[in-house]
Amino acid sequence: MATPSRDDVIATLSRLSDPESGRDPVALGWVQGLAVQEGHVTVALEVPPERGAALEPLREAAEKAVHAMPGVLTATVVLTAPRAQGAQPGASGQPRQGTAGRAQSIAPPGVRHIIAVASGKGGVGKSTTAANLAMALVARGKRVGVFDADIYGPSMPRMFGLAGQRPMVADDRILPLDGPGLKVMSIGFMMNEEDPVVWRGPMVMGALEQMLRDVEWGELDVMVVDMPPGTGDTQLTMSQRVPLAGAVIVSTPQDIALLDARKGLNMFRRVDVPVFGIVENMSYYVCPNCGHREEVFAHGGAEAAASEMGCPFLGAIPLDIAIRRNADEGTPIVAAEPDSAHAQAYLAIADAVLAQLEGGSDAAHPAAPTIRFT
Ligand SMILES: Nc1ncnc2c1ncn2[C@@H]1O[C@H](COP(=O)(O)OP(=O)(O)OP(=O)(O)O)[C@@H](O)[C@H]1O
Repeated sequence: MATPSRDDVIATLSRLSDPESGRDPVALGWVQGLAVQEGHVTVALEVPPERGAALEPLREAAEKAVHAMPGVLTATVVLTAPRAQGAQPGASGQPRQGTAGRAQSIAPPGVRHIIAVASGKGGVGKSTTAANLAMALVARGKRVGVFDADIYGPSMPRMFGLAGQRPMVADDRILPLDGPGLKVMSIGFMMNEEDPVVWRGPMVMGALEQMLRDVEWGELDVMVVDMPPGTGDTQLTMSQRVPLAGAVIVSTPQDIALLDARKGLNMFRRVDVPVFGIVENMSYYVCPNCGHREEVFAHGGAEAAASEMGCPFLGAIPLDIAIRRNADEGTPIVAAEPDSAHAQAYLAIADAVLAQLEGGSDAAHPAAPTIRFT
């Protein structure tokens, strides 16, 4: 069945009405984000902040109406509001819990701990680290899910050999795909690699929220979230709305990347998410022929920066073609070469993360934040 067009969705939304004014949400200019991807529809309605809770029935009606359209597999409608001038979402002193109506849905039931793998800038190996950390947690006997939230460059389908696959939908629930011993869900499963989506802020959270809310994750000990790179609004909002137990920050040793890592660390601190530590990726190069170790960049910077910023240093991962090759071939090195020194390095990082997850019970089980208008 053909996927509906954006105009079809707009037409459906225009048949609804705001109970206060009697006008439809399209005429009111509330439709600020709309994505239609192979039957998966995400709509962001930007509404007056003070009416957030009162408009929950309209949100539900919109979701139901869109879902009932022929060709629609899943429908997610979220309410957002323009940020009040000067508002600092999640800045210290403000609670992570908020006021608007449906935040409980953002914490997938059955998932014990959610950890973010983040980086201040792109291309530092965040996704490679996330995939290997997830596999290391599997090796430690944990039930693990990987949630690829890197909407700008989702790479988990490729890293777990699942590129080109689509999730099944059963009873209105999206089933994550089975990777090697873990579950994988990625925005990349919903779009074509050659067909990049230009995301607007509200659409991002809508799509990510759908993956948290409508995916049948089942029981997980740990969900590893591959965050979008950077420290902009998307990352901030996400760190605020997803009940993260903590974050791992990936950096390369170069000064510039470390500066970015500091920004990442500060972002999580702003929203009261504990930082489990920094991983220095592409830290040094070992010649595969002679074993000579070469410090490609000024190695050690991340460790020094971590101690200066008062957060743990989780370990150094070398620049090695085997890490890249295994990731490209769809089996992270922890699974492909479990006895290698590199796999051991990722396992040590996983152990350090587990120690913090299981040690800090309060930090590891933060109250699920309620969605707040930002
Ligand atoms: N330690 C490593 N040794 C060799 N290659 C690596 C290593 N870490 C990552 N790579 C390679 O570097 C490239 C970028 O890695 P990756 O996609 O994990 O980075 P990222 O920070 O998630 O990037 P993006 O910002 O694009 O999402 C990939 O080709 C990956 O295979």
